[in-house]
Amino acid sequence: MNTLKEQFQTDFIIGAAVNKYTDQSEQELLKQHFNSITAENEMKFENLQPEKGKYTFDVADQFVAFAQGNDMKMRGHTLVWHNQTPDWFFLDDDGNDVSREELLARMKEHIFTVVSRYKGKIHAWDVVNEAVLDEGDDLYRQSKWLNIIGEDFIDYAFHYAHEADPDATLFYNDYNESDPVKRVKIYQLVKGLLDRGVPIHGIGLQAHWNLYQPSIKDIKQSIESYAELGLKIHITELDVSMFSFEDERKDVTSPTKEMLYLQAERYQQFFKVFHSYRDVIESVTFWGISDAYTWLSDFPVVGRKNWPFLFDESGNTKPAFDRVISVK
Ligand SMILES: Oc1ccccc1CN[C@@H]1C=C[C@@H](O)[C@H](O)[C@H]1O
Repeated sequence: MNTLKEQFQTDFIIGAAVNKYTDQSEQELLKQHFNSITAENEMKFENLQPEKGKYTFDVADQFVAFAQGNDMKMRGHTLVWHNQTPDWFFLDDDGNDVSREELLARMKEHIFTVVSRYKGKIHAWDVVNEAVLDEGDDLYRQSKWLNIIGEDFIDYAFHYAHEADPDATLFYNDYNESDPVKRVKIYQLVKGLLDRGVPIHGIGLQAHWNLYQPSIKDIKQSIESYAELGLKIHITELDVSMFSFEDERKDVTSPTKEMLYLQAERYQQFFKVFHSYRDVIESVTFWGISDAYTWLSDFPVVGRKNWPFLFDESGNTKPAFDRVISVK
């Protein structure tokens, strides 16, 4: 049987997110099927600099060493985001918002400290995550970054990351990336960055999809739209939830045969699309390894188990794996 990385070795890198729950058996799957990893949480701001000036790199270093020791690439996730960033970062000693200048200085110091540490070991960074507003006319999501620095916080983040590691490929990363309205906003944001000479090299499509949404048509149109900008495309956080986003049912305690069939159909369609756009898609990363652990078992419904991957809770292949492994 082919492995995932063998099946797609001439198409794109195949990655998976790892975290502190990734156990020995999942590490075996990782080595067998994947040639890239991303730290799901351990390289986020709150885990790297929980207190001002106090960096905690030990877990992130272990993941980097694992990638290095197993001939895997690594994606860095993520340098500037409105979530999982400690409150202290935006406040002065009196508990008031810091100035634009101070926040830019703190952003620069964090990015330089982190990116230069992993220079040559992390080939791609999600420099800014989820800055675009989903609904409404505004382009930017409200955040402390936006409110204190202004819209150019994104420009600065990319310039700092590029100065810290000129060889790293730098991405803007977002979810709902295939939604027709949000697609236009992401395109506008990235085009503006390019027009201002900002060193951005790629767009990350998180691809948190499900059995019903988004449509293949919308996925294709988004890939084509972003590709028009001449940038690399990474699928950065792929998972296929068994539930639509609005479905808050909690009565399903194991995947039904119909769910597994529909998921296999959807994964096969997705990888046929990825294969057909292999000239612009450089990397496809799942936001986990097997159904043993997924963030979706707590989002959007806390405590509601989900089964979004190609491998089941015991690490065995699912019908979706059998479909994906034969896509070419
Ligand atoms: O699908 C979404 C819907 C609403 C908000 C955020 C997201 C996705 N947001 C992602 C998910 C999990 C985190 O571990 C990632 O860092 C984040 O990029």
